[in-house]
Amino acid sequence: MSGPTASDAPAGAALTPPPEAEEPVRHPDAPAPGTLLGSHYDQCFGCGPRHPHGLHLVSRASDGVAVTAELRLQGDHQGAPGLAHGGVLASALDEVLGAVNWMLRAVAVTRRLETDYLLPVPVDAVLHLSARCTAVHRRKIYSTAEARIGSPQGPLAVRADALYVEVPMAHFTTHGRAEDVEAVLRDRPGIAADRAFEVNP
Ligand SMILES: CCCCCCCCCC(=O)SCCNC(=O)CCNC(=O)[C@H](O)C(C)(C)COP(=O)(O)OP(=O)(O)OC[C@H]1O[C@@H](n2cnc3c(N)ncnc32)[C@H](O)[C@@H]1OP(=O)(O)O
Repeated sequence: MSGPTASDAPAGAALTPPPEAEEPVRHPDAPAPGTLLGSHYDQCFGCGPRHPHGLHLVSRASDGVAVTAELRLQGDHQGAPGLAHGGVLASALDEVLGAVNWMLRAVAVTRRLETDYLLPVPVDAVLHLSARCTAVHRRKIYSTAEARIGSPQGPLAVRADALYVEVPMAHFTTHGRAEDVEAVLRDRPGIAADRAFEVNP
């Protein structure tokens, strides 16, 4: 798999949509605002209900090309004593940013994720996450997200900007560990191999 070199995609530019990028358009079949989105994979660290140590995030469709979710932080999420680990917070934001792609009905993976940590987050906090798509250019999906402490209007603790790239289902079946790919195909008999990972809201 070849991709752009560092000189092709300077750090700041990668998250700035080109002038010819378009406004995102909510897919006509996107789940109605308020609908809870199902997990795309039950072992996903971000949203999988069967992941023993995962974040168990449940994203909810918003108006437009956007979602929200809540993350109840726990002791297992510590970095510094009593404070959430930055990687855990980035994972949560990556999950809701990824869920936004389903409002476009696009299957896409994270190409770049940039996080700004503005406030320390205690591990007994509930983080209110929101993410929305800002632009689309061919296979590239540009999005932004926030995490606020305690309520959707609470103090802004973390924000993120991201670039996702749309991929074919073969991305997962080709690159995924064979035993996990086979397990998904076994668990969903009758679903064609290239559909077996589809998000199922
Ligand atoms: C079923 C649903 C599943 C949903 C899962 C969501 C899980 C949560 C989100 C994740 O955690 S995903 C996991 C973490 N991410 C990855 O593992 C992705 C690893 N990276 C890759 O596999 C490849 O780099 C990638 C597929 C993203 C791109 O490879 P390609 O070979 O397809 O890229 P290509 O070189 O064709 O570039 C595609 C487009 O992106 C552009 N591009 C790529 N990197 C860029 C960059 N850094 N800046 C700007 N543009 C960039 C590139 O110029 C091009 O634009 P155009 O289509 O307009 O020509």
